[in-house]
Amino acid sequence: MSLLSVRNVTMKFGGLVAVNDVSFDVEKGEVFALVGPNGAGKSTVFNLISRFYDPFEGEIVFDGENLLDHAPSDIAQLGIARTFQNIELFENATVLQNMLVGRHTHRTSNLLSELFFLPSVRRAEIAHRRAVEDAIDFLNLHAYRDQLIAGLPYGVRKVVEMGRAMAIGPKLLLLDEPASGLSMEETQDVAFWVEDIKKIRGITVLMVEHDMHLVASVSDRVMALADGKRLALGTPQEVQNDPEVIKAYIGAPDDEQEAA
Ligand SMILES: Nc1ncnc2c1ncn2[C@@H]1O[C@H](COP(=O)(O)OP(=O)(O)OP(=O)(O)O)[C@@H](O)[C@H]1O
Repeated sequence: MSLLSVRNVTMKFGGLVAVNDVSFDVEKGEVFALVGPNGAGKSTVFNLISRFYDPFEGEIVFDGENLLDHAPSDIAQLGIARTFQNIELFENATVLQNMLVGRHTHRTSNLLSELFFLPSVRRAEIAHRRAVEDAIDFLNLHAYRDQLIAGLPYGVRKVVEMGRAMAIGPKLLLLDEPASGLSMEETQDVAFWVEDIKKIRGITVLMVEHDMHLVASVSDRVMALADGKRLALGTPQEVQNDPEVIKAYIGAPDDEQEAA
């Protein structure tokens, strides 16, 4: 059984069909990339999986659960964590505090037990700390642990966001443009992290990314979208060489355009 199964999903904003009858499966342990020109529908697919939107039609099954039966607040508990295209961290909190906030999506205690700091609450706090320290270790963020986000370079913030998502302990990590705004060197680092996340942690990764070098170097499979429709799905090489994909990126050859 696939870890994630997106079946015939359609999303409309008024008259605009942002995602048009799209289906794909993500297998356990793979890195799966969504690519396509601006406005292709990639972020909308992410937002559907994160339950920010209800699809107009279709089904999304994650780890045997019908995601559409769940509220957005259940997503982390089910095992899905995500990063955002425009980093969403608390500027005036430290790296550690930001990562702990991410962990608290796992909070199961009630206000009363927290007020009295009962043993169950204490145990949960220890587990949160451990998971966060583990993510800090894994992503080599020690040097920034107690620094405020506001003072950190953009590239480090991107890694912190990844760490916050990882600390949740997800089965599926959704990375929204992990290389956007990064230098070539920083993008190379992202490639290493993504590979380690997959190989060492065994976390399945679904990412939206424009940088085709990064996509080709880390992805097992790629799906290309254009105008909300699925154009191609296969290995990075298969998708890059697909005539429909080439056409969507660089436009139809002159003669076809003239004939159209
Ligand atoms: N909340 C919204 N309300 C109205 N239209 C939207 C909304 N979100 C997306 N769209 C439209 O849906 C289409 C797909 O947008 P989407 O952001 O999913 O594309 P994308 O492939 O992620 O693009 P980019 O690479 O530029 O981020 C676009 O035409 C966009 O303008």
